Amino acid sequence: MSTLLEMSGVSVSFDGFKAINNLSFQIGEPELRAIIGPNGAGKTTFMDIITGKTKPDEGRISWGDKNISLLGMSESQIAREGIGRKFQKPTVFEAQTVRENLAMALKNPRGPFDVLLYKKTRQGAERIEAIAEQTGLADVLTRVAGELSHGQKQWLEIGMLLAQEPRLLLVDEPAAGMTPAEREKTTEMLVNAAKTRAVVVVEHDMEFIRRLKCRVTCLCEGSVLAEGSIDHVTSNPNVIDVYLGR
Ligand SMILES: Nc1ncnc2c1ncn2[C@@H]1O[C@H](COP(=O)(O)OP(=O)(O)OP(=O)(O)O)[C@@H](O)[C@H]1O
Repeated sequence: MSTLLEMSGVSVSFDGFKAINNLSFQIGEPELRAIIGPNGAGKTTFMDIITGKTKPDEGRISWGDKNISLLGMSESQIAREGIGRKFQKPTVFEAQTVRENLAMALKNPRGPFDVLLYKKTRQGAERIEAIAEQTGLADVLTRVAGELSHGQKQWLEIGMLLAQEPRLLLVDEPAAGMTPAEREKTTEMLVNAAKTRAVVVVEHDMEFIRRLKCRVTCLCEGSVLAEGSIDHVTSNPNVIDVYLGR
């Protein structure tokens, strides 16, 4: 596993308040990583920094095999580098079918003029089928997205992100509002997605985190409080104090 993204000494302040404080973080490729931490720990800001939405005041972020810096890049350049983000609320095209949603998201292999053609090719159709299979949507490809359950919409959005073949996928609270069965399927989906790429999951549901069977990073006051296996992190007295409770 080689390092895909490395953040070092990153800080960001909002009106004098340090939301991220000298944060260092590394993720490999492939790797699945869970991020936990109390409200206000800096989890959202951490993702905003990676995607270029928030620019840090200090620190470095290097990316990929050539260790290029993400700091001078715009949000769209960072997305083109292969960093995808799933927000908590699904944002699928409700009036389009599942197939159409996935087709729109398919990575354009050449230039903007080839994209329409590509979608109609057999290769494109096969990719859509494969992603639908991977995200448990194979039986609902012809359904209008607006009719899907909350869980299915979340999976469709994960599928749309996978269609863009990200090297790093950031996922914010995927289990929120899901039924236990949907949560289990989501776990499986993220574990599979992380076999070929880096996936960062921010989640409060500790049962969900435990099932991911991955390295866990606990953030607190904008820094890493503890990192390691779920058992290592959840037995750390500081993590118990600030997050898990006694
Ligand atoms: N744009 C902003 N302006 C001012 N303060 C901000 C801004 N964004 C975040 N903060 C503050 O920075 C801190 C970290 O916030 P952040 O949303 O990253 O935490 P979080 O770990 O994602 O919390 P939660 O679990 O509640 O989503 C909080 O105290 C928050 O109020």
